[in-house]
Amino acid sequence: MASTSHHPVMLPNKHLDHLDSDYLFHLDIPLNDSEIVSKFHNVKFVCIGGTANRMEKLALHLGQEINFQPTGNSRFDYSFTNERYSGFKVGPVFCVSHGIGTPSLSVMLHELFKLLQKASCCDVTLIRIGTCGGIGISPGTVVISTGALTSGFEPFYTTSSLGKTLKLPTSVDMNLVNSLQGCRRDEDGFQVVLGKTYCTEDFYQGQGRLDGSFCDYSKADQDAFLRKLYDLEVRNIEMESAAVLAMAHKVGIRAAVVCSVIVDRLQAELPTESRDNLQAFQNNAIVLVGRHIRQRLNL
Ligand SMILES: O=P(O)(O)O[C@H]1O[C@H](CO)[C@@H](O)[C@H]1O
Ligand SMILES: O=c1cc[nH]c(=O)[nH]1
Repeated sequence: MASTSHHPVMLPNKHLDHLDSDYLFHLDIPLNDSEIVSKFHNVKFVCIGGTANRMEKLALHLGQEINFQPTGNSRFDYSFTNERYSGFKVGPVFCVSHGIGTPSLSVMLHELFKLLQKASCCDVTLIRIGTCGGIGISPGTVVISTGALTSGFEPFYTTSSLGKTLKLPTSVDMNLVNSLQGCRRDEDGFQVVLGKTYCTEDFYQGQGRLDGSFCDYSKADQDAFLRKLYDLEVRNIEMESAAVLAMAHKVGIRAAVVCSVIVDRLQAELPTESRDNLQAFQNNAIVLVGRHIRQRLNL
């Protein structure tokens, strides 16, 4: 690693010290199995995204980028797939799926953070690599989040604790953001844009679409909403950024959200490009993050 800092994962939960054994119910990993847990000790990057299939491909791609040499017949040095989530580890990179939305994501992140602490991981970076709708940004562009707003246009991830609303700030590490932005090369066929991300709990009304199963507003309301987002310096919309940035900040892990635009919401409701083009757009974010990881690993 380029940095010599030594920043162990230390979770702010004193109750974890008093558990006899612990089982990551949704990841299906027993934390008292030291053989499994020790496999994660070298993790430096956790890359997350919506689907299992995408995370498997991502791990294979990043494995090639960092010259990962698998042992035996497996392509990964650890992997799991269950009804909820999937994970694929290639050396210091662990790729995990999170499903759609912050409730699904937050369950996965709690368990992932516990795994990282149990494995005594140090200097971990978490990066969500996803897809998003752009606000005045053309498909294929990569947006790196400089913050995340949620409903009410506030920079908080809102969840609950003991029946009370809990608002966690969505803090961003600008050094990481700038370093990721710096990984774009002049020959790349895509642009990289920094901007705030609007994080919603719903794909349809939440993102101001007119084509959900119900809709209580007009086209003019939709236009005003999207314009308001643009004026607030929001450049993309997706569904997990706020929880990624807030939860990682809460436990002291550096995090970023890097998403490829698949539709410009000022032009269309849904993506209109071919599947091949959409796949190519998704790869733009992956290329950028792959370069960042290589650079940080001094490869
Ligand atoms: O890029 P992925 O992880 O699929 O996520 C985006 O796509 C889903 C909606 O189609 C939401 O989860 C949104 O955040
Ligand atoms: O418009 C979009 C595209 C991808 N993901 C979203 O959440 N919204």
